[in-house]
Amino acid sequence: MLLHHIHFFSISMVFIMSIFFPNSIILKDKAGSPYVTCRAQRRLLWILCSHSGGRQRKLNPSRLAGCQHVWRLRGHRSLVSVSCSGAAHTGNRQQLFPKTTPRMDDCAQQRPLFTFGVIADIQYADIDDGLNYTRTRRRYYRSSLQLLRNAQESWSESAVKPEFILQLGDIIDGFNKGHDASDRALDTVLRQLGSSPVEVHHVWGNHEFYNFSRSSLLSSKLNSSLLGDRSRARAGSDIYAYHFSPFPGFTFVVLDAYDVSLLGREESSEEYRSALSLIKQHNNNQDLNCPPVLEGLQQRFTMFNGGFSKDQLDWLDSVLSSADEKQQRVTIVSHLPVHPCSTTPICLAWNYDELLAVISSHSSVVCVMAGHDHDGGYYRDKDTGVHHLTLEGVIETPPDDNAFGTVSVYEDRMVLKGSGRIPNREFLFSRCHSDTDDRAG
Ligand SMILES: Nc1ccn([C@@H]2O[C@H](COP(=O)(O)OP(=O)(O)OC[C@H](O)CO)[C@@H](O)[C@H]2O)c(=O)n1
Repeated sequence: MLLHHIHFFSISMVFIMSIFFPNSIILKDKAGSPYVTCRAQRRLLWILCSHSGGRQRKLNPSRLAGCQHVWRLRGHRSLVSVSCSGAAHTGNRQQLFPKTTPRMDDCAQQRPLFTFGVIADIQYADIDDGLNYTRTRRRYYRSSLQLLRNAQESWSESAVKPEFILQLGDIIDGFNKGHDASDRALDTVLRQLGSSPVEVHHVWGNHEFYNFSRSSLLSSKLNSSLLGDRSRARAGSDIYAYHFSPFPGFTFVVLDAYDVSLLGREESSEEYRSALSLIKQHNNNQDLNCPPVLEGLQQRFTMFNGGFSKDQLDWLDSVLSSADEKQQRVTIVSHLPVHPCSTTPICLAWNYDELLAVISSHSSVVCVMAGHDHDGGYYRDKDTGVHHLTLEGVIETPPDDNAFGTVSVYEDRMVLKGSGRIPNREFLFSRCHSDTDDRAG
């Protein structure tokens, strides 16, 4: 009750302020969500949220019946929700917020066709907490294992048990290598994952290559294309890309975002040489982990990123052509995000534009899921209707919080039930969509 009053008050303040600051009240963030621009407004809303116990965890949208619009305040973990209709400014453009529709509630009544779990950037290491490279975020190496346990407990208790788990890459941290603990750390996490009977599909991230060579990964338990007795078409002999169908009419494609990369390629190989030549066209720094520029999409040309080879893109094209013909719904999974509006540019795949071009030439793709950007992100492509989700990373999630999701799949949508700092989202499958769908996503 108190929360509702505080929401009402905070929302009223936003609208009152919109009268005084008509051109600056709300802009879209990288995830396409509106955020408050004026410092005074941010401050006020931050205070309101903080005083209402406004951590995202406590204001989880699923607990706020009827809330359709959830606003993330940039730089804060707080959320402000809007459960009424009204007008707000997005830059110079006025947008009318539609009336709330209880679609997620509708879905809660239906039984999904199937469900699956998602988790990203566990980056487990048996070492004390540390900081990210730029020293702006804390990393909880040891407790990431407990957060994985929390996810598994939740998945095992859910009414409809997940058909499979998507592990979106960076399962253990690169620090393990320096401690000669790569195998031990991987065993620890895989043992934990193996404690529940559900199949896990592993994506490979940069930290996989800090710990292991490409050839050893291909013959390891992290090669989930070898799992089960279903046939899983692979992209090529040393490209880790495959597809599987957990339910009739639905296909999942796991992509290899480090197929073109300095990581995981032998320095003597042709693949290494061509990746080096590509990155050097964009990055003049001695240290290629250091982005070439401070702003803009060119920042993606760092050594901790990579891209998709022509072979892999051609393979994807043929998988998607077949899915189009069968009118299937395809979800693509990659460690690196591929839409600039779903992530900070420093985490984008090198040739994200080429992948987007392939996606846009097929009607079957409904969603792309990625990790790598630990802050997460979301954007629905205006042209294709494809949902681009970047999942918040476990490694930068405090031990008393959570970062995993459970996705329920229906005929016409997927519903992500986020836990902890992962917001709930709804991914409608319609190709043509209105602003309503975009914002509700
Ligand atoms: N400016 C930088 C950034 C990173 N490095 C080195 O690159 C390696 C990977 O960094 P890390 O932050 O561990 O990579 P994650 O995959 O966990 O996260 C990606 C971030 O979200 C991108 O911002 C590591 O060896 C760093 O030391 C660097 O040298 N210079």
